[in-house]
Amino acid sequence: MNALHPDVMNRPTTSGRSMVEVNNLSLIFEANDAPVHALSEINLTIHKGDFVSFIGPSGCGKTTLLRVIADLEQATSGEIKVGGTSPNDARLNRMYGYVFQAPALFPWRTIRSNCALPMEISAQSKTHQHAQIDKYLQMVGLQDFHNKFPWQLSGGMQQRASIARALCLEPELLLMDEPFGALDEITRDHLNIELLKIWEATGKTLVFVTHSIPEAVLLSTHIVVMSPRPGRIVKVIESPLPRHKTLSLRDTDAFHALAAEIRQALAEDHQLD
Ligand SMILES: Nc1ncnc2c1ncn2[C@@H]1O[C@H](COP(=O)(O)OP(=O)(O)OP(=O)(O)O)[C@@H](O)[C@H]1O
Repeated sequence: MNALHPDVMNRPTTSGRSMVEVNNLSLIFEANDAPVHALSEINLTIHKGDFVSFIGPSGCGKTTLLRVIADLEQATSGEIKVGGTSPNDARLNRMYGYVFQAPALFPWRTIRSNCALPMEISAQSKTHQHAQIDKYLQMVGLQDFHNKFPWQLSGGMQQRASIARALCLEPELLLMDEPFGALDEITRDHLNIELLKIWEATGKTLVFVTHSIPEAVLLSTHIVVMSPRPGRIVKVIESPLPRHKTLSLRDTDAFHALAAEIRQALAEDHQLD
């Protein structure tokens, strides 16, 4: 039998298909000059195992919505459930992992030691920590770099390490805020495919913020198109593409058609064209 850590065993069971359920949610930031309607009347269901991307122009509330799911921001009104419970309980039960735009690794810790940190905080055994780190560094292809320091790795490798760190706690849900936004296109392509492999291998639910239409099309089962002032959802598009994807899919008519549908949804609302 698998020796599960008590933290994992005590998690509320996430029954049903829904991983994130948002109903009529609004969030207003009280700023000095005027309040900012960052999110307005958001309704969204994210099912277990889905790969959902938030896309939209700067300031439309993508990060804010991700942070509400993560319990890092509080809604002004409306309801949200994460894994059938409140975002606060989901956070306390370590139901999600969060990957930021910048890798946010401690420079004085090795890659292994950075990955260990969340497990040290939750007092997991050293044996368990090492097994998890080995498993996920292997999955992101960094097994030979575990004793390096972050500054000895490229930006893409650092981001892979931060993904491994997030996975070490075995979260059911992975929240990623433009994790590859700062990387060159070739590295981004490579990491997109790596992320798809991890998603397929682990069956986790992924919520991913991006500015890139091709990235959203390549990765997602569902694309949530958002619009600013106030931040709201314009359209949720279910991808007709297969769940198993390769880069060659980008040359297909189906890929271009989906990209055009997203572009149109963005343009209809903002007259970007
Ligand atoms: N802590 C805060 N206080 C006041 N306003 C905020 C705060 N955080 C975000 N905002 C505002 O809320 C709106 C949504 O911001 P958010 O960062 O969620 O947008 P975004 O779509 O993620 O943008 P980007 O693509 O540029 O990262 C913006 O107008 C932003 O200025």
